[in-house]
Amino acid sequence: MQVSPEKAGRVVDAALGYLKQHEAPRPLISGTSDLVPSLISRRNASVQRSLRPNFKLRGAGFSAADLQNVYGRHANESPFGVKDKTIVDPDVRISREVPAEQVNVNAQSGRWENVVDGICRAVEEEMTPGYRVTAEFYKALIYAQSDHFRIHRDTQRNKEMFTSLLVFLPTEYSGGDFLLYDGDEFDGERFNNETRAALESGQCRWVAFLADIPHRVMPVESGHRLVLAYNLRRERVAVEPKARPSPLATPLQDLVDMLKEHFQSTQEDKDKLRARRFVFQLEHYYTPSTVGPDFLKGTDAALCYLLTELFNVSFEMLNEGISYDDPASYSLIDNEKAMEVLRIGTANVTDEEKKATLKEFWDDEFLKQPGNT
Ligand SMILES: O=C(O)CCC(=O)C(=O)O
Ligand SMILES: [Fe+2]
Repeated sequence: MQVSPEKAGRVVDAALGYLKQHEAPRPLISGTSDLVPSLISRRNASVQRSLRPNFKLRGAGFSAADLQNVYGRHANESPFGVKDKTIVDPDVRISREVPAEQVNVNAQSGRWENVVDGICRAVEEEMTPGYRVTAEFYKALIYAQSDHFRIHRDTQRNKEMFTSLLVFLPTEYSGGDFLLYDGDEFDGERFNNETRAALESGQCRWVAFLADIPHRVMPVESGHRLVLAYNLRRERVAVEPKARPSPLATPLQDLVDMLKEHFQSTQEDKDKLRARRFVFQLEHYYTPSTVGPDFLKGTDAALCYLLTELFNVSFEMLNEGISYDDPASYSLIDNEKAMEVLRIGTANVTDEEKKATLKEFWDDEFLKQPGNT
């Protein structure tokens, strides 16, 4: 007998919930650092401006006058990325920044690189086992009163980049909460309370999160908010991931049994596509150059690892047809076309070009974007 869509939905949800909670690499981690760096900005080899923490002040604060000076005279307006372009739009983002090439980050009483390396090791262990992670300093950001950054996802500039690391430095400010929209994993109130407590006691606070998780910075109400932004890259080092505990946990065994039942019952199906496939929609975003098993993130990675042992897993783009009453229907987009569709999603293309590529997938009543599968 064929597996009903209701049962399939229930079993898949339970298995994904289990993987997320028990097996999937974490989508974000955070922590604190006692070491506080100085920022020394250089242009043409001469020191231009420095932001040094004053350890005599409570909370190792950076001086408000220095921050204002760098903000007003030495930092550029922050642009943001739209597809492959960057633009400045105060409605979306207001902050100032100093690019990595113009600033050295050093700590007086220790090596700042060691702090960043330690974070990379924690990211390896908790967010992407089997990979080597390295950090690339990207920019220093300064927010003054009413500066903010609306909800966005970070642009993945190359295929190794997968996580963003932000380090909040101990300056005095109010407002400016950082929020991540990742379902239940991120508790915004708790995170921002912990951040305030860390900064007030003179520590840095850091957060590393998968770059495609939507996030925002609420308007700063007073003072200056100082942030170091890094891109984290990863490179696969281990082919064999950790051995899976056996027997399988019930929700995972249920998924395996349900899939076997599906493939058995559809073997004789005249509709070949239906007979050979069971579709899982990926949870995360992937760029044209990051489609495949080596680039999976979070629950997507854990699910692929589970299924690969027992089934033939492939990555294909499908066009999803949704109607109110029936289960969704899918049609395969061939590989060449799929690359084009992915490109349209990440490159800066005109509406006409987009329409020309996507038109064949739109049905008459609803205009839909094909999703990754
Ligand atoms: O300032 C922050 O906390 C976030 C900055 C950010 O999201 C970005 O630069 O993409
Ligand atoms: Fe961001």
